[in-house]
Amino acid sequence: MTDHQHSTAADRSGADATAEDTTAEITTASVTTAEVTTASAPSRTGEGDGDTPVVVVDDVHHSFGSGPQAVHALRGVSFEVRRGELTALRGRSGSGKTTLLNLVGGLDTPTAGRITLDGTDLASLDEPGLLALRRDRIGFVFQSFGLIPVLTAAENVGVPMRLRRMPAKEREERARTLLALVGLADHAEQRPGELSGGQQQRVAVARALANEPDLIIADEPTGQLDSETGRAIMELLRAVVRSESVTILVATHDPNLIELADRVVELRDGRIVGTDTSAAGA
Ligand SMILES: Nc1ncnc2c1ncn2[C@@H]1O[C@H](COP(=O)(O)OP(=O)(O)OP(=O)(O)O)[C@@H](O)[C@H]1O
Repeated sequence: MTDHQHSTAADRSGADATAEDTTAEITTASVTTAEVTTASAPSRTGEGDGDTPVVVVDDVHHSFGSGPQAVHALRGVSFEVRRGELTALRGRSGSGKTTLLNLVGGLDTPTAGRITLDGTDLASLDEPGLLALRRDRIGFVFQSFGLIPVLTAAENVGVPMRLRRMPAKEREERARTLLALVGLADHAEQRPGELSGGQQQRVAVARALANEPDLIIADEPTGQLDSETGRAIMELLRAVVRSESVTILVATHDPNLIELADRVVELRDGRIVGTDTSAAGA
């Protein structure tokens, strides 16, 4: 993912920030609070039906720019993300993984085609509706962790719950429960700078789970970690799929991580060239 894309996704999700972005991030979060509390997420039409896919991507095209200079990042992509599964999106750099994740996460709008999340057509939502969807129904995990440096681990996990105006006591209890779930019970009061990369990504996973999302979207979550720590993060994601009944869509081009997925969708030059369900998690 390029830097310009990353900041766009970060600004719009309100979940990702680098050290330099802190002030902007907090400002974004404040603005977002005002905006999103006026909107409610659309109802979950598919919830409870184990056979209904959480995500349906139907003949999606996406281009950047127009005319002869246009970059056709996605060229007719169709696939489903099944409930309770860990789906890996695999492909070389530039194959369109981040573009696709941004569209599924409601961070960008496809040039053509349809994306539904739990039965809701994303095209039917206005900006407040998309904000509410991202706040209430999707958890985001980024390569760069995206924690707010001045907040403790527990406070970082609490951010999505604050945006939902969850009462402080309830929020703090849930943040501690989630930190324990990711193996960081003893690190709740530490700030990101006092944690290793792997621990920071665990905090980010706990934060992504905060609002009991239907879907977690993870873009190269192990990209900044050594292979052993990266593997541990993937195993954590694998574990929360089971224990929290969450669905995960993760982009990676790390072949070592693919084996933990239930389903692998292979993207090449903006097209799906294969879907494999023979991975170990299946
Ligand atoms: N904002 C943008 N403007 C113009 N072109 C873009 C933009 N974002 C992505 N692209 C182009 O779209 C194509 C797909 O990019 P994308 O970032 O989705 O690939 P990726 O598979 O996620 O790559 P990586 O693994 O390096 O993150 C690439 O050709 C890229 O250069």
